Amino acid sequence: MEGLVSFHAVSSFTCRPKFSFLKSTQGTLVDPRRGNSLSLASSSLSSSSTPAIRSQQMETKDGSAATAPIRESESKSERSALEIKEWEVGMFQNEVAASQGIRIRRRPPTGPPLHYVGPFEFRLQNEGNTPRNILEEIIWNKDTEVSKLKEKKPLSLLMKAMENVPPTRDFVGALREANSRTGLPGLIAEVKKASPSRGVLREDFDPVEIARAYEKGGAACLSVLADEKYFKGSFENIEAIRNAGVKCPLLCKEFIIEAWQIYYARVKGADAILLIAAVLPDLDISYLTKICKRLGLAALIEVHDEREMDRVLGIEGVELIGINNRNLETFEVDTSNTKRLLEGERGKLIRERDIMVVGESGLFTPDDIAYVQEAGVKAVLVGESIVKKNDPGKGIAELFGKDISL
Ligand SMILES: O=C(O)c1ccccc1NCC(=O)[C@H](O)[C@H](O)COP(=O)(O)O
Repeated sequence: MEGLVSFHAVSSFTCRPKFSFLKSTQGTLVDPRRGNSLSLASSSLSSSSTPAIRSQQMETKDGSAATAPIRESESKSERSALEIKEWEVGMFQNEVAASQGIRIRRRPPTGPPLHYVGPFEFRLQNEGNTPRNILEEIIWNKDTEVSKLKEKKPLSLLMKAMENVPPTRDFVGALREANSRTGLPGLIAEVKKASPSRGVLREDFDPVEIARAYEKGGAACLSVLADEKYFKGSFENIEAIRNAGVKCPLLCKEFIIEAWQIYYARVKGADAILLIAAVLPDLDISYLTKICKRLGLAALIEVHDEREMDRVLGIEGVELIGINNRNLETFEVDTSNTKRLLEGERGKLIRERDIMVVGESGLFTPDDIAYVQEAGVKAVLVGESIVKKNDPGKGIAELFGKDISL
């Protein structure tokens, strides 16, 4: 079977790639126009510290795993030729993403190809290897981080570990239940120590204590930051909250770029994951959503503007959409974003399909909650305004203007 390499490298060039090729599972290159039925969960050149025979975990469209050995004896020139090919594949995939209005570029964990002059090797510092905004920087960092993590915990290990994890809890069901019980949007309360836009929000950060306070205060679900570098979160926080017996279903708040991360989130105890439309092409959203369904996880698909909303409404199987009031490239927050995206035909379609919409970011007061509820959301995702409170549970009552725990 033939397949797409699943990472999306980025281009520093503006021209079309000379080779519009994709790698097959055998490592040969195939013409993408012939259609593909398989996606690889890892790139073939992922780390500088490779073991003698590197076992590559690849994942088929049906979620099963395959393994292909990579020779360590690749010479430097073979290696750089492959890196260049990988770069070119990435350029092609970035063009596909750009055609869908995606501004966030991707690049392989190996970075742009090296240039050689005599005995010297160097990378050119240019527009193509400098992130244009914080979201792009996070994604580039994530590509490197995931490729290293995958080597430590290959998919086959995660699949084995999944045999012993408890079943997932119904994330969307919990939001619907809270909404009909209180008449207010169901709350996804965020366990977040820091963020790029706001810095450290809480020095005395105990994720389990905060999670318990949120649950006691009436949260329907929790969102737990997993990213370490930019949000001071971790997958271990998800695990600790789950193991502490917190009943609220858990959203793994991570920058998901490939299927391996979804398996990892499931093993760590998540019940839902986030997919950001500003980062993922339609085909990836569709594929990753299917993986979630297979694993019993909910997928919260986040949009920020009309174009992303229209793309997501065109994807089959979408049940949960988050409208982020925060522009993740500029950090600007505007709650009227939620209202704008739910007006007219879009709102009508969403109601007809019974898609649950979550209003995200910048919600601080009962008036803010009333405003997004009026716009049509049935759930809200709130971080800063409650996590900063001495008692985050009481913070929930202040946010809603009443005790919603009863
Ligand atoms: O918040 C950031 O600085 C940020 C930067 C880059 C990517 C994502 C980012 N935030 C994620 C979120 O949007 C929020 O954590 C979430 O919606 C809660 O927002 P808030 O209630 O305003 O804390």
